[in-house]
Amino acid sequence: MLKTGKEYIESLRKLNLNVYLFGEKVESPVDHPIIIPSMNAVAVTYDLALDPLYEDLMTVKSHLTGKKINLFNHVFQSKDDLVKKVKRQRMLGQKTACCFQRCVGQDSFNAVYSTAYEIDKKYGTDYQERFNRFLGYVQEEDLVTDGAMTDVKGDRGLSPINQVDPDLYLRVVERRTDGIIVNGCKAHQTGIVNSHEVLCMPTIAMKPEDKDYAISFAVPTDSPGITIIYGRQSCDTRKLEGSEIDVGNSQFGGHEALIIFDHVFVPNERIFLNGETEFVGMLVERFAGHHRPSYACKSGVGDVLIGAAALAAEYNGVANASHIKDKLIEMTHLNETIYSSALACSYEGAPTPSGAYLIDLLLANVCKQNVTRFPYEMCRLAEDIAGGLMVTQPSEKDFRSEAVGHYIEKYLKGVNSVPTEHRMRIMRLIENLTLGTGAVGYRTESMHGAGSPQAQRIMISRLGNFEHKKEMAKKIARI
Ligand SMILES: Cc1cc2nc3c(=O)[nH]c(=O)nc-3n(C[C@H](O)[C@H](O)[C@H](O)COP(=O)(O)OP(=O)(O)OC[C@H]3O[C@@H](n4cnc5c(N)ncnc54)[C@H](O)[C@@H]3O)c2cc1C
Repeated sequence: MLKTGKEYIESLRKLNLNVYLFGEKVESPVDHPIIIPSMNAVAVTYDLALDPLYEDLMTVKSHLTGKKINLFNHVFQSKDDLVKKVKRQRMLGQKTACCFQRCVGQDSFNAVYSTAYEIDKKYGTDYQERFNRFLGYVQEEDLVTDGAMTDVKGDRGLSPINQVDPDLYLRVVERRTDGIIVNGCKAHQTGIVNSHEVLCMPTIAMKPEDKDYAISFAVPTDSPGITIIYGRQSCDTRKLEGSEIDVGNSQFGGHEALIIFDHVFVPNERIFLNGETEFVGMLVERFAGHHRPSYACKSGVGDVLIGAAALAAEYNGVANASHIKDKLIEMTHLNETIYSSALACSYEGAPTPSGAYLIDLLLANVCKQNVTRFPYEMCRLAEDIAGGLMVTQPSEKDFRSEAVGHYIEKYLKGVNSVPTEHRMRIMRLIENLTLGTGAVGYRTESMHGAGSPQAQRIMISRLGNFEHKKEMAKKIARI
């Protein structure tokens, strides 16, 4: 059953999450002003699934049950599904101008589903059947699942078993007949406080001796032993000040957090990989492959940034200057290049042995490599166009004050036909996306989310097929 955004929020209220923020336990995360905008962004993914205008982009028929489900909870069955995901990502980026937090879960579903099939084929295990039961439940209840891959990793130069503290990669600490007990911590977890379930996966390829670290499972986010420590974002406490203008994007935002597993019990039916180290590389590669074009969302956010920069130019009275027009063209070129590569890897997708579709890995890595660069250049151009006011303008409280508000109204006016307040709002939106809470999603997530730039370069080097290209050159040169 598809839920409304309101029903989704009510379902979160029923969770018994153990969340900490500013050193204190958050008794009701759904009512916390710093958390609310991120929850609103997820709620949009529910409401639009029920909106006739968007249902085609937001919903699909489950291949497990034949019922209509949210596309976020789907395992891709065709190239069309992959393409639809990219279009959905852009549309949601445009509507929220932030990270709406659900694609990591979807990309995890797809990686675990197709890998479980291949482990079962080799070892006669029943991981895919277990996973299908879990996914069927998520689809039926219309739940949000956090995709948890990134371990805290300690010393990056050491493998999991060689770390001084063995818990720096999530691991099995006890094996029981009915399940396992796990310890560890996943970092940077997008939307974890807005999620009902967490689906864990290993973060790097593993050797046979790393058996206890080769584990994938799903548990409810309020399972005993789980602690969530909410991540700070640049300018986050502005949300506590009660100002709409100063936060830049008052309705929506993203969040990330640390999730700590302290002797968490995982029942057998929720385990989807358990010690089969040779399949970890496949799982990680497929997750990263699916997740990299998910950054098509940044082209949606980029649309909002381009719009804001164009408005800033208009409000400043420079919209007709040729260098401004050229900068907006450049921003559009960069933005559409991100979108094109996300679409391209989806159109070039192919079925895995499980029947689920996987994007073209080379093009997906090219897409994410673009994402690690282009939003930065787009921010630079937007800041150029906006002018210095985006970082120096007084607060909304000053603007509303009797003593000095009239000075701000008078002196921060740009073109006469545009109210000063509109100009101030656009400046704050640009600040939000380039330096404020929005920059977490638009900039640093673009850099590191789905793997840092070098991870894509390694894949591009593996998949670039240089030998084949040399052969082509030799043929033309008649060597
Ligand atoms: C906003 C945001 C949201 C995210 N959301 C999620 C999420 O929902 N789920 C999830 O699982 N993850 C998430 N991530 C995590 C993301 O996948 C990681 O940030 C990324 O994989 C990089 O890991 P790291 O942050 O630990 O950086 P590091 O691994 O510390 O990387 C820092 C630098 O060191 C280099 N480096 C690292 N190890 C080595 C090595 N062995 N040899 C040489 N160079 C090395 C890297 O290339 C990089 O340049 C998110 C990240 C961000 C920033």
